[in-house]
Amino acid sequence: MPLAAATADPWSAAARPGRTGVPPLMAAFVPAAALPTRRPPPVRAATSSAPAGGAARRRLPRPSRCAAPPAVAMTSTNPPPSDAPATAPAAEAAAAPSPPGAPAPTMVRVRRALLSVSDKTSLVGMATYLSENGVELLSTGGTAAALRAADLPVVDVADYTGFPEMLDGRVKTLHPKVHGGLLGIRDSADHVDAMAAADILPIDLVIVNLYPFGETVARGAPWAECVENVDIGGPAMVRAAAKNHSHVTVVTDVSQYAAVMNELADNDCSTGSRLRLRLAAEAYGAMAAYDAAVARRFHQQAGTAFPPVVTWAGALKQTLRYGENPHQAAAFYADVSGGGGSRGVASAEQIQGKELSYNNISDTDAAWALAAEFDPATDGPAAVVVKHANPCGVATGETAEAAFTRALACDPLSAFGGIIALNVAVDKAAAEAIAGLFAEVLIAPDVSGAAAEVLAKKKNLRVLLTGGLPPRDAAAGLLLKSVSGGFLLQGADTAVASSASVRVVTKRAPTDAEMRDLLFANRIVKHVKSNAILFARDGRAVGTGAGQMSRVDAARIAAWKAGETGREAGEAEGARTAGSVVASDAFFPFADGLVAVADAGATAVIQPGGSKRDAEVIAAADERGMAMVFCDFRTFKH
Ligand SMILES: NC(=O)c1ncn([C@@H]2O[C@H](COP(=O)(O)O)[C@@H](O)[C@H]2O)c1NC=O
Repeated sequence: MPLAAATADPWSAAARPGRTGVPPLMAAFVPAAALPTRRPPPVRAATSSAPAGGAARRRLPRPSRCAAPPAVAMTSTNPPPSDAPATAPAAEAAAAPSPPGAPAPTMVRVRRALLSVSDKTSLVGMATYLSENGVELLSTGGTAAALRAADLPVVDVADYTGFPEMLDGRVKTLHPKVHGGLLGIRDSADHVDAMAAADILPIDLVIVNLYPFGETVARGAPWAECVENVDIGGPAMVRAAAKNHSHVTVVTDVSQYAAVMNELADNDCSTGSRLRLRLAAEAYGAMAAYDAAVARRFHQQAGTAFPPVVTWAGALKQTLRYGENPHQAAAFYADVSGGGGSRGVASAEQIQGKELSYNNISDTDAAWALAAEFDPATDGPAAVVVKHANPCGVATGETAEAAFTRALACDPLSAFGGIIALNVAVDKAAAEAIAGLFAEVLIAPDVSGAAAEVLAKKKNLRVLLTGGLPPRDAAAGLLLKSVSGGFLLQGADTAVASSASVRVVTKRAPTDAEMRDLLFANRIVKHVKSNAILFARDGRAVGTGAGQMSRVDAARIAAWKAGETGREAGEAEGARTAGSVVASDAFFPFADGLVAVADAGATAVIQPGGSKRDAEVIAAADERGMAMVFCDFRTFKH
């Protein structure tokens, strides 16, 4: 079906402003003062079925009488990529009340829409709604085919421009008749003249989502396929429409469909300036996120670790009640630029419990990172309890329940109100053990059905499921930390010691059992805030000194804490640390720290080495018959 010819179109020479007055359809382009100035009502949930079919150019009903728009799934897969949460930013925004004293929105009538989408979720529902309310549909190849299959009248962009889609789809919409229709200023006589002279029709609504670049990269597609999935025409249209938001509405995500349909339904097929501006802002954000993902992959291909300009993009996952403290505002974003990795806190599914808080998320991340250190295939089940970002319980065990029970026994006092992480699925026995502790969050790859029933009784316990462990590869992403006026980037700390990699520096070498515990302790201590000293024994942490300004204090606190906890558990004095091993996150600058752990009963130590006084420290260990190994890497955590 050809688009209405320019002479028959409201945008004909006869209808140009400043020439013949304002024709009926030009009402869409006159200032708000000339239009009914009702505020856009809040967005309603889209619940009912599609409006009954009817004449193609039937007007949108008035809000008081109109049927609600059809239900539209509020999810999208493109963009953001698969790990990112689906959000409904525009819907939320439109639902927000206008600030007091805000001017009434300027309304723009939608008569022609261009639809070009890779993610065709809810496309037919949205297009049907537009078509049934008299909006002309203009569309690209695959999108037009989908609309035609649904018996919707649609004009191919190629027919409108007179140019076929070419170069394997690299050129479809990159044409002045498209971009002129998006960028022309409707109340500029010069623009109107130029458009009419070139047979350019105004496009009032653009619905575009982009080639799934993030998903293509995430599934490890070859480089050439990644490049082919860089969308060019889509972003060009989105940017043009967003720039011209005074006249054009731009939709870049399926989650925005409901808000736009509600707006149209409530405003006689017009959109208000407030929604258009918000959608334009979201469009630029979406394009920036897309470009960030493209730049990241291109830099990876070019081998650039730290590019001259780095871009990072996040998709709002949830606003939080407050930040680290109640007087700090906060929100939680998922990384959608390809740097966030997978199977982490941001992509986990919360299956029960209250809303996560800022500190919950931060502590859960710490707990999950430590639990994920342990590979179920080689280490067996492992459980972690975290408080204030430091582990207060870590253990492996034959079963998930055993690992948790042993982890809890490390420091039951501190574990109260903690965050629990497991590296294996939670079964019923583990769930029953966990249910005995007051905890804020449980994070695990999965839960069994029976475990879910047990946990459901703990209504306040937030349960997060990650669907598995993060991949164990070196490309674990970058860590970002903000500083005043900037941010620091570094690679994730993936260093792991093995019995083959460590160097025995004392006269006595560790026994096999000591070596196992040394390597276990070394993997934990890198998750403890510096200065960190950790006692461990039999696959369990038994005493931790965290976040101290001097290493000797960390050693003394770790020993004291182990003693206190043992005493409270009714154990013999010093039983926990007798025969234990110790990991230090950095070298001992003096022998005093080593002497402190030896006095507590530790028999073996793992540390990076590298102190000017290594010789003194080694001598102190030898004097006490201790075994000490150097792992040659430091694991500070600040
Ligand atoms: N090259 C172009 O002119 C162009 N114009 C629109 N696209 C994209 O093509 C996709 C839709 O294609 P189709 O309608 O054929 O399924 C959309 O994701 C849209 O962003 C283009 N493709 C890539 O750049």
